[in-house]
Amino acid sequence: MISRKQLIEQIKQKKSFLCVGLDTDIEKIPAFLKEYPDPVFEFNKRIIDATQDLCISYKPNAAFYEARGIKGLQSLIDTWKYLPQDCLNIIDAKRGDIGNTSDMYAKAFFNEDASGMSFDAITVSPYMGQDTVNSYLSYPGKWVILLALTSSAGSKDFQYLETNQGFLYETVIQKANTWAGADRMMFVVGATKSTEFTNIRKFAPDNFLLVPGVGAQGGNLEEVCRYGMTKDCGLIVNASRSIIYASNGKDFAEAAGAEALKIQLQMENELEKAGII
Ligand SMILES: O=C(O)c1cc(=O)[nH]c(=O)n1[C@@H]1O[C@H](COP(=O)(O)O)[C@@H](O)[C@H]1O
Repeated sequence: MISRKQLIEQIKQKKSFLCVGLDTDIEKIPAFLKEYPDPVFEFNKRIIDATQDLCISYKPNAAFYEARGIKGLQSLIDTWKYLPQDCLNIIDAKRGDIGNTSDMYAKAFFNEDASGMSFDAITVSPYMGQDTVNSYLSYPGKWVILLALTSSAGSKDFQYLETNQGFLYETVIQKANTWAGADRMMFVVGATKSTEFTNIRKFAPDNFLLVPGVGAQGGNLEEVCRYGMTKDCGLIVNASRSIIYASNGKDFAEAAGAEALKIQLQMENELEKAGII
């Protein structure tokens, strides 16, 4: 379990607010790993070893594991067990359903006795409302990371619809901030939407934002920091493909470490500029 205070301490200590996304596709990992009993776990293990001093969070994306059935679930459980406990470990599941179903999703990802996994945080869709988010909040100390303004091109389809209280994504943030404090609630905001961060901070001055979309999706880290950083940093920036697939050869873990280091150094510079470290 990682509290807000511990998260901020980690950021200052590691001079990083990087989240490494474990979107591990068995079709994309180096061929030599196929000799191992669980190639996906072996890949993740080496990526974690190479990056753990450079990041403060990991985010396995559930889809990549679920797509492989029972074997994938085992890789996810083994990966969770291997994740450094001082990192904020996020399951990117993007769940959302009525209460009794959400109770089961929460059990699947938060209750180690039931499922073999207990992540610190889960990504959740806000579409079905408060009663569908409460299941996750009922686990003391666990974080909900609610989709607000996503990096996808399709974010314009619903998230920018006008409501009485502004854009739908603004309403989502305002309302969800009445459900839990900034010590339990984060929002997803895509790095591709960097110019929106000033506006988002009006509604979410203290919340940490999970920011995917740098690297493969072309988001700009410097702009994200310029408009979105708070006195506590307030940002967890995710990169998946650009780090984990930096090389497809024997040196893949080394290459991932080098890519993570590049981002960490940029982050260190931003934290210094903001006077946080
Ligand atoms: O919730 C997310 O993590 C997420 C939200 C969003 O708006 N955009 C987005 O790309 N993501 C996730 O962030 C990761 C981005 O991966 P890369 O584009 O490879 O760095 C993927 O796991 C996506 O599912």
